[in-house]
This record gives sequence, structure tokens and C-alpha cells, in this order.
Amino acid sequence: MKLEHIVSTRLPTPYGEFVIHGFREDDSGQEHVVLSMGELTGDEPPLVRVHSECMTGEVFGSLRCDCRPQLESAMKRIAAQGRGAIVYMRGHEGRGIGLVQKLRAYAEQDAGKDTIEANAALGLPIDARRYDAAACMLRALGVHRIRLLTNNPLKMAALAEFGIEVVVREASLTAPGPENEKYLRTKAESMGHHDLGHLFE
Ligand SMILES: Nc1nc2c(ncn2[C@@H]2O[C@H](COP(=O)(O)OP(=O)(O)OP(=O)(O)O)[C@@H](O)[C@H]2O)c(=O)[nH]1
Ligand SMILES: [Zn+2]
Repeated sequence: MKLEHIVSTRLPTPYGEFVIHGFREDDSGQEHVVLSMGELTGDEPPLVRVHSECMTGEVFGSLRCDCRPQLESAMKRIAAQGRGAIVYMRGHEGRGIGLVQKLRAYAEQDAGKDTIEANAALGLPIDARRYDAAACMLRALGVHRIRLLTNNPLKMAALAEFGIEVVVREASLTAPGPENEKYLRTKAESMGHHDLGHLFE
């Protein structure tokens, strides 16, 4: 995986001022961004969220998933600590199947399937995301050890495989609502996501 760090510039947000770093993968031309705040190197590992793009949730505020509240909460937590990074993965939309295929999976879910069964019914992988680009971007910013904000055990393992030491995992929990309850339950019960089960106790 080769990836070029093209630019870094200021990004003021409601949660504080970040620096946004633009990257492009050499082979595919896929672009990604990292938002950083404060010093990322140094002895204390920074808080990092590796976040998968979700247009429906993040742009339109869809309640079918928990992506937007997770992203906002990560930005707030990083701002509260004054340091950390959001690695925002484009190409991860729909767990890697793409936007329109995700919409087809939603249509299957409206007909009664859960998120796993829906992808399977369309002949698509349940999760096609890769994390080598995320690891490359962190390394390019001098980050080798992190505290990772996630509930997803595969994400932790994949980053470790690509040379990023996850010193500790911190849960990324949001309040479930009627539209995303089934999705969160499936993540907890069938996809092995940590801590989400507590939301339903
Ligand atoms: N195929 C598919 N993708 C979905 C669905 N709902 C959300 N997504 C996508 O799933 C991605 C987020 O993955 P999640 O499994 O919710 O969470 P995660 O990133 O694996 O784990 P956390 O780090 O704990 O948030 C985003 O790219 C969403 O677009 C769905 O029903 N079907
Ligand atoms: Zn989403």
C-alpha cells in the first residue's frame, strides 16, 4: 500500500479546531482524510477513531445506524483531551460494498432481513473493509501506538496486523433509538461487537 500525504490545513469545527490532512492512495486514487488535534507523537498514545464513511448517516442524519453520533462523540472526546485523531475512511461506505449497494441492503432490511442477511442475500461480503491505508496514514503522521475508540474487534486486529499497536480499546457507545435498535443488536449479537449488549440491559 502506497499513499501520498498531499496537504494539511486548518479545520475549525463546532467541537474545536482540528488540522485536516489529505491523503491519496497511489494505486486506486482513493482519497481519505485524517483530522488531528494537538501533538500525536510523544509517550502517551493518542485517542484515535478509525471511522468508516457513511453518507446517509453523516450527511443526512439517517437514524438507521449510529455513525453520526459516533463521529460527533469521537470529535468531542478528542477535543476534550486536546489531542487525538479521526482517520476517516472513504471507500468503507456500507462496510466496503459501496453506497448504492448499501441502499439495496437497506431495502432488503425493510423486507425483514437483518444487516448480515441483507448483504448475503445480495451476494455481497458482510464486511469488505481493509485497514492498511488507515495504518499507513497513522504512520505517516508519526503515530505507532494508539488508544482506539471502537467496539469492533476486527478493526483492532486489522490495525495491529498493519503495525499499529492498540494499547487500549475505548468503547464508542451511543443511545439506541427505534430505527437503529435492530442494527445495534445484530452488531452486538452476531458481529461480535463489544459493549453494545449493555445498551439493551
Ligand atoms: N452493508 C451495510 N453497511 C452498513 C449498514 N449500516 C451501516 N453500514 C455501514 O457500516 C459502516 C460502519 O460500520 P459499523 O459496523 O456500524 O461500525 P464499525 O465501524 O465496524 O465499528 P465501531 O468502530 O465500533 O463503530 C459505515 O460505513 C456504514 O455505512 C447496513 O445495514 N448494511
Ligand atoms: Zn451509518
